[in-house]
Amino acid sequence: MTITIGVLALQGDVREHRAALEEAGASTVAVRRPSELEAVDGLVLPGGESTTIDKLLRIFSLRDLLRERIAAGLPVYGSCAGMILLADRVLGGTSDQQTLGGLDVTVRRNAFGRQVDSFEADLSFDGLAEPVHAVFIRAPWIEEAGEGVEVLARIPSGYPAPVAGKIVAVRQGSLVATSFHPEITGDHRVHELFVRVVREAGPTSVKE
Ligand SMILES: NC(=O)CC[C@H](N)C(=O)O
Repeated sequence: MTITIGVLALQGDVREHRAALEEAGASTVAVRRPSELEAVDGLVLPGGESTTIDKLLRIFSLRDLLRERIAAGLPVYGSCAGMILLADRVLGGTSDQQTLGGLDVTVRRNAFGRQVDSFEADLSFDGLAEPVHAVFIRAPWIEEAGEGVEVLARIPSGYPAPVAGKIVAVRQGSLVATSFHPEITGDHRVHELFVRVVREAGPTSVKE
């Protein structure tokens, strides 16, 4: 079954995500136009600045269509700013910041604070045999997750409070989100997980 996964290409490290998805066996396409969004079976929302991506989604007339497609079951993987965009609730956002929503979580933007603003950690990740080396860049964490949300990874217990134990990777149906950036480490297991999610969902493109 041929599936095509789009990478939202308004801001962020689009090339790295496409490379990781292709290594994981998917065909990929950059998404900037509504017609491109209609033609994908899954979508990656890369990191960047969630406030900027929110504005660009409206300028590029992608926001309403993307919300509709998420509500209709489009598989989406959001990394960092992408996680913020998928969240139903945001703490620490700007007053006019909107999200796409779909993921029943409350995220806190720029949650780790100045001391550990950007850092790396080895995380055990549900379903993966070996830990994931996670790179966090002004990352959000998940402060609260609804009942239908599967927690895939947390900050290990060795970190000081309140960082220890914070949720940094989740799945809810066809939505996957991580606080960190697996696309830059050369470890494609998170992208492989998302490719499996897209394959399980089957072709969902609006157009033939
Ligand atoms: N690396 C990232 O994607 C950073 C996210 C950014 N701090 C935001 O709030 O949108």
